[in-house]
Amino acid sequence: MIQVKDLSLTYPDGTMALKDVNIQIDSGQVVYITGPSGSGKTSFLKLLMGMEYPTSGHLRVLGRTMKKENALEIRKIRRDIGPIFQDFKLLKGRKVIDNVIIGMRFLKLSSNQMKERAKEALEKVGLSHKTNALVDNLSWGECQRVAIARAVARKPALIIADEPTGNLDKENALNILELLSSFKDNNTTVIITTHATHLIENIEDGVMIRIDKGNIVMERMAYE
Ligand SMILES: Nc1ncnc2c1ncn2[C@@H]1O[C@H](COP(=O)(O)OP(=O)(O)OP(=O)(O)O)[C@@H](O)[C@H]1O
Repeated sequence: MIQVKDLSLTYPDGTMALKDVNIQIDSGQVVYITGPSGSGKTSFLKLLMGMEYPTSGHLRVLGRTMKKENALEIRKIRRDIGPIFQDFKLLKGRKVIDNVIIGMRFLKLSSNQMKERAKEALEKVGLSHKTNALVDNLSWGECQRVAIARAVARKPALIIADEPTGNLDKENALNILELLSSFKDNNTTVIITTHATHLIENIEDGVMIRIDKGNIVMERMAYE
């Protein structure tokens, strides 16, 4: 699903965000990427989503090589990725269900199919009762669940969540990690970044990758 070989990313101002990273991520896994602030976690996710391109090395995501020359192809793989951004990127002034449906706009689905999928996703994240509420009136945690529902409703091969535990206390952070990891199945890999290493240290079912200063310093594969 994801192959990374000698991957480096240097930003135009000379900041080296990732250095010689090597890893393989198979399908149907939960992958936790941890590391201190500024270690390169978000940069890695941007490379996976084709929002940045490697400066050197080789990156293949969902069967496609991530390089500038393949920009058109890469647009297609974005349909198979469900991103959950730190700032959620919800449309203000719109209902919860509309925000979930909008995530499916480039999939070839009828409006009824989109509605059904949106309702199903909202149920999974425990927000059915807010289907027709305006997102403007939701709490931070509810907005996060709308963003998760929007990603999940696309039925993507890859769910990517950037720092979903950021603003949460321990209990709620663990709940969100549990919810996100519940979307893993044979065809869906879930990748989660968090700087809260202590939260995931005891989670046994998952791959853990620790990044520091752009290098992978620890990698623990999933327990059988
Ligand atoms: N567009 C950019 N231009 C230049 N430098 C950047 C850019 N984006 C990130 N960086 C730098 O690259 C390094 C890695 O940043 P990145 O956002 O990947 O870290 P992170 O591990 O996600 O941090 P955090 O946990 O704080 O979100 C940092 O030094 C950061 O300042």
